[in-house]
Amino acid sequence: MGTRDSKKKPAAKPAGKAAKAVRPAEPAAPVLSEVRERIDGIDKQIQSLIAERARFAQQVGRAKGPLKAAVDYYRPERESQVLRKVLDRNDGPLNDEVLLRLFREIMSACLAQQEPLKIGFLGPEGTFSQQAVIKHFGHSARGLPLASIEEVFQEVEAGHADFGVVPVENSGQGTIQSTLDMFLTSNLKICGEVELHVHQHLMSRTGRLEDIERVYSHPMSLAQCKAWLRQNLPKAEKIPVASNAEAARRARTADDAAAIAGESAGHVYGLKVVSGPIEDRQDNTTRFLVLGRELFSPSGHDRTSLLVFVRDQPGALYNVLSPFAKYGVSMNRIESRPSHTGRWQYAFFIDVSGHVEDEPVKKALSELGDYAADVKVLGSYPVALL
Ligand SMILES: O=C(O)C(=O)C[C@]1(C(=O)O)C=C[C@@H](O)C=C1
Repeated sequence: MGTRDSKKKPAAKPAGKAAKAVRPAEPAAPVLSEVRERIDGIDKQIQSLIAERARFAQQVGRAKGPLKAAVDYYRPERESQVLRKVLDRNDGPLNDEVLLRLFREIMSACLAQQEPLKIGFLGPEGTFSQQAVIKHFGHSARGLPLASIEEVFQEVEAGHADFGVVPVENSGQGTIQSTLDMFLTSNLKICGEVELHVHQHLMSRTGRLEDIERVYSHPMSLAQCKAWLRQNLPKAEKIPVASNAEAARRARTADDAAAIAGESAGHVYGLKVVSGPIEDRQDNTTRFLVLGRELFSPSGHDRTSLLVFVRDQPGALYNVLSPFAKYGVSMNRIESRPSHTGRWQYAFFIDVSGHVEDEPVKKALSELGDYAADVKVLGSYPVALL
């Protein structure tokens, strides 16, 4: 018995030479029930392969020896290698971002078989930091919303969280100095980075632009939407708050208030979208760092973050930079900050390509030690994939 969709006849084949002039016939429409049968078969295979993978991941866990907690099983360098292979193999039709998300979730679930990872982030629920946590660790990790970036550092240091995720720079607004400055005193290590496309939405209880007299948001988000706000809400009061999710929480309390935040914060606090995305730059991206308590092995595509305290002498910066040039290590970023060790003393935050265990980086660092007052390796970690 055919269904409505299964009755379609295959198109007639063109015959002989005369057929060359004829436009090629459309391929016959597939028979729905047959295609669904194929999909059922494939789903069955995928399911048993995922189960098989999960069993092998358990074996990997056993091969690592009797470890105490999930954090001991986590291997960011291996995860990055697995995901790179997924991207290299991708011939479509699904795009890289989608495939990455799917495989990330599979790995996240495999790891959570031991015990879910606990990840501290700048809360409350619905912040971009939470989105970064999910992008990097998947939904099987347990997020711990915390009140401030300082608290994220503290909770990881104290071992209450396995890892922390903190924003460090935005493509349009630059560095988040308060995050960088935490490394001046903290001994935590950077063990990953996440890049997140940030889409801002104006949201309110009524969903009507004409009702809005106050707009709450994180100062960085207000800055990212400055031109839009000038054009569309020139008279509204702009009120900076600690996070976008906090803005959404406040906007929930009055009809004349609105928040600029990610859509997920709007969902958490039951707001309607007035307009979005409203960021002034379409490529608005925030980079987050993953904080942990130890360094991990090289993945093959790594970045190293350094904190270099310089001596106050002529050519100090030149001396700091030259070992990297000498050993062909490319520098991705350099930023100077007051070092908090004395008045007018500076420290340089430097990102270079490669891992501290890679020979060129190792050589450059040993030479740098001769010129710098102190060098702190903040971390070597896989470069963000997408
Ligand atoms: O290969 C490992 O070390 C594993 O534990 C397996 C696996 C995976 O699912 O592929 C899971 C968790 C780790 O963070 C890395 C990879």
